[in-house]
Amino acid sequence: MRSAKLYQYQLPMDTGVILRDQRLVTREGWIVELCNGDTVGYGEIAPLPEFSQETAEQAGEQAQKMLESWVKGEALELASAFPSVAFGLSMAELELAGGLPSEGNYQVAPLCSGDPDDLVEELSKMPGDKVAKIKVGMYEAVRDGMVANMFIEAIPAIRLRLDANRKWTPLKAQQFAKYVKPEHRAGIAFLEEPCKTPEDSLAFALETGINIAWDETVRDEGFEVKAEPGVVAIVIKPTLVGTVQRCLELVKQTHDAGLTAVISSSMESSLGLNQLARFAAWQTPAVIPGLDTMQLFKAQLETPWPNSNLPVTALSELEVVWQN
Ligand SMILES: O=C(O)CCC(=O)c1ccccc1C(=O)O
Ligand SMILES: [Mg+2]
Repeated sequence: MRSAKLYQYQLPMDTGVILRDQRLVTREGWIVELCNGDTVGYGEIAPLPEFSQETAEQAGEQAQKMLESWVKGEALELASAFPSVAFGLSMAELELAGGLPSEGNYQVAPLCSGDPDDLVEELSKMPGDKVAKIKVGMYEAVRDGMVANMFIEAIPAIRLRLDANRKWTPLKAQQFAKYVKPEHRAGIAFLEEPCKTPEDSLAFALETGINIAWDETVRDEGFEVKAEPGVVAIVIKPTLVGTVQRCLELVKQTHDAGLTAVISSSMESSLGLNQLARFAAWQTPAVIPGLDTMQLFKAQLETPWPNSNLPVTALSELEVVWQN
């Protein structure tokens, strides 16, 4: 016997969370609950403003229609669904089928959003691999170069992940590279999407010896994973990619090409983030996922994130907008 519920959530964000050009004050999304007899599976559907094409409202309407068919015993038509809807529903089906292992990888690559000195201190206390992520491309490229250099000099074992989100022209990218001493460039595990076009990013990697990773490019029309000089990693943001099956396929293609797959957050609530940590432990066990986004919220949802002190809203406190 199938039944399902659709919950709506709104969670307050920390002040100063900026997505591209927009301040994100409240994170909005949906939680689907699929039941079959005594078993239950959850999924989160949360289009990310400025990144997803669909709005939360459109995603919610589509999810409800699909749930209506699902409870009648029909299969979910995930191929034609919005990526966020396809991800949330396929994750709920996977959990319902017992296919998502319970153990998660809760190690994170700390995101440096404030004072670099705070991060240096945090990293010096971090056991194991010292991986950190810094957003670049927001201020002067020269400053970004100096910050990267400073981190590598302060913590020689560091594996820095930098993310320029396609902000730089080739000239700006060169200005950045100039400030990272050649002997320090290996301390950069990868730099995500340095330039506005993939071609310019590839040329940058070849000219500078700085390894790059694809993130936005993974969602470009016609993208295929392939080994290319200078490319070492593929960032997978399931909420933006689509079905769990497509994510599994991307992970496999990435590994077959000899590259690193990094499961990363699209600012899901703690419920969705926990599922991503479980997906990462299962599919990319040797890699620290890019999930350090709980700190951007002011509240959690249902499943607490390890070591977070933020208050937790239970699912039972949310409005059920549809059930059957
Ligand atoms: O990848 C990570 O480590 C954290 C997630 C992250 O950076 C991110 C989260 C939401 C939207 C865009 C981005 C981004 O990669 O710029
Ligand atoms: Mg990125």
